[in-house]
Amino acid sequence: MASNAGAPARERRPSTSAPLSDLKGPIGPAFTRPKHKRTVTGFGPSEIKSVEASIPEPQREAWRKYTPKPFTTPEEFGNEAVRHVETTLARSLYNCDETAAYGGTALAFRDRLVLDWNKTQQNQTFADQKRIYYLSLEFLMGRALDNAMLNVGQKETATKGLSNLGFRIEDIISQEHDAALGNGGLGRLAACFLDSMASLNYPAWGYGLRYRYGIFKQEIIDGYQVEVPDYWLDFNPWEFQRHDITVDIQFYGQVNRWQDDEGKQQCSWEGGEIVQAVAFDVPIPGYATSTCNNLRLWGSKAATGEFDFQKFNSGEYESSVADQQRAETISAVLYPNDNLERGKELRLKQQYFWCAASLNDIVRRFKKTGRSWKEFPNQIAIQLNDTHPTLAIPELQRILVDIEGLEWDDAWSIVQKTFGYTNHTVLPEALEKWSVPLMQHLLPRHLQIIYDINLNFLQFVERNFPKDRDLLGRVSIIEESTPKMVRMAYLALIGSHKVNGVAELHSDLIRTTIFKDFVKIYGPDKFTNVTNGITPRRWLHQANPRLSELIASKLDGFGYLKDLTLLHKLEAFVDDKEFRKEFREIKYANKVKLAKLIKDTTGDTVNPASLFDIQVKRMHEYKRQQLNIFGVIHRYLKIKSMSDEEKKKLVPRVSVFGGKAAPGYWMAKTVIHLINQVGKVVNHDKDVGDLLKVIFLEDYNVSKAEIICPASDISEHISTAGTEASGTSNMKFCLNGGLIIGTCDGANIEITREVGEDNIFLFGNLAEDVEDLRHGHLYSHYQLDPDLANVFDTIQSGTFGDAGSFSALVNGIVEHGDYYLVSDDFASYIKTQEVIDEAYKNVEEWTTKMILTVSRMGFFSSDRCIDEYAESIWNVEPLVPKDEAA
Ligand SMILES: Cc1ncc(COP(=O)(O)O)c(C=O)c1O
Repeated sequence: MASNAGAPARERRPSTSAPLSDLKGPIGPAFTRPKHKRTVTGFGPSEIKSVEASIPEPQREAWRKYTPKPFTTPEEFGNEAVRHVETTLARSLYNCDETAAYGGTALAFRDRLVLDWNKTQQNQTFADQKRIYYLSLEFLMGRALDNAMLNVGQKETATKGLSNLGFRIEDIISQEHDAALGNGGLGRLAACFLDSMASLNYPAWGYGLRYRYGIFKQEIIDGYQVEVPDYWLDFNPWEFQRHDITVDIQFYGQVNRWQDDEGKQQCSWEGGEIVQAVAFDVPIPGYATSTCNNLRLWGSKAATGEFDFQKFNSGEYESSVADQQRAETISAVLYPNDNLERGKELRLKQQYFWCAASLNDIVRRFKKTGRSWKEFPNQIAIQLNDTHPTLAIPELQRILVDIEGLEWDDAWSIVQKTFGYTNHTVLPEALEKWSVPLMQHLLPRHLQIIYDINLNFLQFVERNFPKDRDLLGRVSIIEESTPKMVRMAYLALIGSHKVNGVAELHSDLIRTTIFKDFVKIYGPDKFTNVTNGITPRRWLHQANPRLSELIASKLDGFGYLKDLTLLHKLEAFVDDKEFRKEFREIKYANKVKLAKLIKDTTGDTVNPASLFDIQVKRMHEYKRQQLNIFGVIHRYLKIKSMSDEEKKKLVPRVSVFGGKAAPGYWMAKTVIHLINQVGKVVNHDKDVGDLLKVIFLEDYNVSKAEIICPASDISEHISTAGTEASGTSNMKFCLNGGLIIGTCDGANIEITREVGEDNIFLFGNLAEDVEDLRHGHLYSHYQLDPDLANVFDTIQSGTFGDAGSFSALVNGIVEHGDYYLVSDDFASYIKTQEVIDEAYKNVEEWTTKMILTVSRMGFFSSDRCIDEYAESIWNVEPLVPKDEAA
């Protein structure tokens, strides 16, 4: 048996407040329940059953009687909400403002969820079947209350109850802070997946970090982005701190190696620093089911106690809390970078802290079932959302070999069968690498394990491809640079049994570019595609209730929210006059709502009858907001040169932008500044009037997206071909009857296949041509598009303020190779925008396009994704609550 000295896993014993799945004692002496004294020290499935059986019937009956019943009427809901306002929040009628009413409402719903949550966790423990663990460093959850109301089917009840108390439900919902624990698509995908896994009754847990500050709040001051902290935890009724579920996590230190009496190599990781991980649990309710899964977020705390009393007593007040502060820093901030890897030590610490705590938790739960290690992959599927959790691979290997004493090869076989890895990008700057010296310093034992994994892998490659010496260098986990680097994507790939991309084009690209050599080594079957999806509950039913109602009225109810493919039946109503009229009215009403948000936040008035053209997403050069704003300037110049007669024929347009730039991403911030400067000029130009408005909506987040997505006529998904892995907002806009202007990139391609080429506006160069075009820019004479040159002249003339502010943006295209092919795609972009202007004038045709688009979006449900993952990667079955089984 290997020594476990220095093992970071010094867990505390769970007690009553843990969910039942955690209340399973260690494998060991059988649990005997002392008469009349109930001590809850932890149970396995059989122990829970025997304890329950041993409780006398009268006590069981009393328990059942006293168990709170979920509210079902406005009065019962009102009772619960007021009780919480009075007793939990200590407020009363005279000082119950909207914030307090939100608190009471949220707590009433939380109580409801907890009853389902406890039951679900108990059922999953009893069933003892394979579970999914979804490891994601980001969960962009947004608000929880509206989602909880709709998923448990009690929004009407709450609406009436709140109205009796004098509150409007919309006002109450809007009191909630977004849980913005993510940057963009990757984090929101994780949130949609949690919703789908619960709705489809999969036994699944999410594991993440409980950042004290989510992504920063964005303010626009004088046209510039300013970042301010997001204090989202000020009041968060949705989490439960599990004081008793803690894991000690080790960093730094050194590794001792020796041979035991049998000559076997042993290893121990000693010394260093210990930080404590504390569990915070968030209930994840499924839609129209009582399944309520768990999201466990880890917070960090000093392992040594609150602060150093010795120092405090001797007057060193500040350093007495220093340990505490240093430890808490680990879970303090979400790194605000999207598709950029920066290699900071704190980030690596975050990754290990979260992976080690989660793995410890998963292993502990598994050990309580008493199964043999061989069965680990039959009971547990762990999905890595991008490379951020890759350290879970060497961590599991370490636990199995160093602590549990398994042979290396047996352990490695378990590891590979357990993990699946989702790749989210082929952008070189986003592929994670960690320097070997940093890893050596922070995680010395893990580095050794990574080297051993690499050695075994390279020996395997050498045996199979003896003549290809270069191959070894290309596929090695260690990059032979100065300093040497650990390539996390390779480690993730080698340690997983399946690797998937997130849209067909992207999955093809990873097979033919970054992982080409690995396809040769492992064969094609290791690689698969799962095209991303979105939850229709949040992105249609919650965000666009009127459209959801209208669809339900045509499809015999809301069943389509659980089987989105039923939407195809809407096509039968495409010629139904009443339906078409109502569809248009709903779109218009959603635009009115967005116009109000614009007015409230920017002060600008926009006409809802205009064509709403929207681009909201993280600000990044590859997403090409610069192409959009250059197009807007081109439009502005055209309007300025038009006669009054020509102007009358033009469709008025509102160009809406939104999105955050990473604080250190200067070029993305320059684009935000340019958009605001253009808006300042255009929106006040009398020659233009309503024909063009340019809006930058600050602080784009999930709750704003819920207002924005239903209000678009056109949304822009215009990344340079081959750069956007999937995109998911494209699906959200289409599901709400917005059409797309887009490149042949990411999921746009599959959206086109589903909705038909007539219902999407594609433009631009194809991914296969990008490399040649880039090469051409560098080595042959570079010809700028003439319309774009005109736009640049206008910028450089100072029309939009100091031209110097934008010179790097312009020069990046004119002089430095135009890496993102803005000029190459400009003409076709402008032409396509003109096609859109014409198409929009034909109201009837446009209506047909909208309806057909919605009715053909069935494929893009995240439920479909989860079923695909479950079948082709996880091999997990749903666990339907007994009373819901068909
Ligand atoms: C707040 C937020 N940010 C980013 C995204 C991802 O957008 P995209 O797929 O356009 O990159 C979404 C998707 O809905 C979102 O809600």
